[in-house]
Amino acid sequence: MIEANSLTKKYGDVKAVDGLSFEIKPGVVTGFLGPNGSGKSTTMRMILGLDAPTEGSAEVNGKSYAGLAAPMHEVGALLDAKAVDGARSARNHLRWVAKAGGAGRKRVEEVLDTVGLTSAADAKITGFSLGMYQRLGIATALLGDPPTLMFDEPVNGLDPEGIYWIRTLMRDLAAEGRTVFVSSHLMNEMEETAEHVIVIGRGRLIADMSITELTQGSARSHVRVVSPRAPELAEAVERAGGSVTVAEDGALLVAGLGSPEIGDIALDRHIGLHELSPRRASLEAAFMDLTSDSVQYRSGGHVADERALAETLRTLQPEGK
Ligand SMILES: Nc1ncnc2c1ncn2[C@@H]1O[C@H](COP(=O)(O)OP(=O)(O)OP(=O)(O)O)[C@@H](O)[C@H]1O
Repeated sequence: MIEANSLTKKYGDVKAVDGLSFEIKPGVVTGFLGPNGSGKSTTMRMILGLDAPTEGSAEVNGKSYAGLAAPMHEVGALLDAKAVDGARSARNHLRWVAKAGGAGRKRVEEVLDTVGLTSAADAKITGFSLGMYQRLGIATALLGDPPTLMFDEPVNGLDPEGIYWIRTLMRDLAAEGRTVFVSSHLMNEMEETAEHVIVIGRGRLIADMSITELTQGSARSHVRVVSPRAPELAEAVERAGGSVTVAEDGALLVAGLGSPEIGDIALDRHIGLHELSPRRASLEAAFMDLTSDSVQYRSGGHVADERALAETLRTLQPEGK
C-alpha cells in the first residue's frame, strides 16, 4: 500500500508535484501516467524518502519511508536502471545489496533466476544491454521480497519481447497480492499493463480510476455484430434499448447493450450470428470522451480542469502517432 497526502515538491518557483493525494492498493497493477516532466519521478522519489516533500507526506505500508525498520523488505524500486557500478558482475552487485539490506545469498540466486539473468550473472554489468540493465534493476527491487514495488518507466527502450516480459512479471507480482506502482508516459502502454491508473499533469492529479470504469463508461465502447438478418436484428436491438449504427462492411455496432443481451435477443428470434464481439474503447478514446464532455469532472476528490487534461492528453499519444 502506498499513500500520498497533499504531496508537494517545489524546485525554486517550479512546482514539480502539486498537492497530490492518492492511495495505491495491493493486488492490482496501478499505472502512473503523465507526460515527461509531469512529476512522476519526483513523486516516486519522495515516496522512497530520496527527496523531501515541500509539503504533505507519503507513506509506504502505513509508515513514512524513514520509519520503516527494514526498508528493503517493505518496498523495492527500479528508478534508474543504469545507476549501478558497471565494473561489478550482476551476482556481486546483488550480493552486495543483499548484504546491506539483510537478504541472503540464496535469495540472490532466486532473483537472478526470476529475471532470467542466471547465465549472465558473472559477466561485468558494463557489457549489458538496456534490457539486461532493466532486468538487473528489477532483480534488485525484488531482493527483499517486498510487498510493495515501484517501477519508473521500466519498459523504456525495450524490445517487444522485453516489454512483454516486464508486463507479465508485473501482473504476476500483483496477483501475489503485492502493491505494484508503475510509471509511463505512454497511454497505450499503460492500457496493456495496468488495471488502475493515476493520471497527472503538471504535478497535479487529473484522474484516479480503474481502466474498466474509464473505458466502459465511454460511448466508444460497443459490440460489433454480424448477422445475415442484420436489419431485423437491428430493429429488435433498438426496441430493447440499444442504439445501432451500421459499419461500412454491414456489421451492426451496438452501444448500450452488452453481448449477452444481444445474443439472447438473436436467440429468441432464431436469428443467426456470425460475429458478436465486444469492442472496448481504448484508454486514449475514453480520455478523449472525458475532455469532450466539456464539464469539469471529479476524481479522487480533485477537480481536473479541461485545459490541463487536454494538454496532458496531447502529450500521452504513442510516439509517431
Ligand atoms: N532536482 C531538480 N531540480 C530542479 N528541477 C527539477 C529537479 N527534478 C525534477 N525537476 C523538475 O520537476 C519537474 C518534474 O520532473 P520529473 O522528473 O519528476 O517528471 P517525470 O514525470 O518523471 O518526467 P520524466 O518522465 O521526463 O522523468 C520537471 O519540470 C523537472 O524539470
